[in-house]
Amino acid sequence: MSINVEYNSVHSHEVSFIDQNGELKTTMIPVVQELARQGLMNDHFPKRFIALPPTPPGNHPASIVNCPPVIDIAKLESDDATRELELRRLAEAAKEWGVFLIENHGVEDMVLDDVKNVVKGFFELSFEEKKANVGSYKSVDNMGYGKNFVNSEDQPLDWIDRLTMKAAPVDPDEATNGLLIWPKKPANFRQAIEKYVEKSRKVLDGLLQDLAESLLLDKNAFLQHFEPKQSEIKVRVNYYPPCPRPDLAIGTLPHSDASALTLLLEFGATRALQVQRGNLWTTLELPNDNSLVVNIGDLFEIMSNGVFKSLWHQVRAQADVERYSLAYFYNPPAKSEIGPVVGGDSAEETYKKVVVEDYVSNHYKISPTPSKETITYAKVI
Ligand SMILES: O=C(O)CCC(=O)C(=O)O
Ligand SMILES: [Fe+2]
Repeated sequence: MSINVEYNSVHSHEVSFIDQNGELKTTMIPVVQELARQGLMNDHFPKRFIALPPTPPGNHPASIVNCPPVIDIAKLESDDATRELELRRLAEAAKEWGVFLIENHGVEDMVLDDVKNVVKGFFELSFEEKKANVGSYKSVDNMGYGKNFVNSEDQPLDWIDRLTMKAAPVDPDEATNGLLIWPKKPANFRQAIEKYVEKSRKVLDGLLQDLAESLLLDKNAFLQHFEPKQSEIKVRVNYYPPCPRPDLAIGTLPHSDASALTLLLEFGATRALQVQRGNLWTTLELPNDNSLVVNIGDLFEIMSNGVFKSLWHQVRAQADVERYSLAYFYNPPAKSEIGPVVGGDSAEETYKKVVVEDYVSNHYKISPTPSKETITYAKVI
């Protein structure tokens, strides 16, 4: 079998990056959804998408399937001993796993269903329609349609098509600032996602308070850095088409999120998201379609002085099923400076203060990295 035969020319995304010599480079990345649509032959799998070493048949690398801890938001909102117990479970989940599910979160099924429908609707459009219906950011890295993580021409590419938008803060001059990224089709795309963002923001704010209390800090120790009008919410919608070679390609390359907290909704194929625990990948098994996943990002690792570690995670490509996800990244204001929150049982300072937008832009600039390296930018050496 040859894996070196290149694909026929297909639609491409143009992606710019700064290479190791500091030079601005542009590369064309085939649109994965279009490759999948063309029905690529198994033995013509494009070289640039080979991310995994070939494994001999029957010799699959070890991985465990498990459901992460489930945190009951209703219990956290009660005011009796149930809350104390759930707070301890929350602290343990955030420390031991860096990821947990939330139930009884109060975001109605209807709101989630609307989000799923508009995301599916967007990816069902032809490539030309997608391009014609999304705007472009003039200067912001990794925002927009098809802006993948690229820092060199010879790195493996992930088997994904994605669209990233800024949901907050709302810029009153967004039209003149070139921020009109929201697709015009499906017609209710922005409305459905903004509704979801508004509802789930309350849940995340509550969790920021609970996480502080679980460390015996003042309940606003983290939340006070999330000024309501200036805090940033970025929404990334991901589409993973079926992949002819899931043994060679990867849906999303391993990474940690730059965010403080990430809220993730997946639909379509399950058992694709993997998180690193010890030296092994654990495949997350989510009990139902409307579970929401929360994971710790780099900025929260810094704020918690490493008590909570950001999650190293990846998404496996699937052979016959498509998968969608919506990742919602919650950050303090771009221009603000954050650092370890002192007090409670935080260890001595090992992280320094960083300006949020500088941290995030460095994260994007050096990603993808083979191991968790973006956080070293904030480490006291
Ligand atoms: O699709 C997923 O489950 C995860 C996506 C993800 O990790 C990301 O967009 O940062
Ligand atoms: Fe992620």
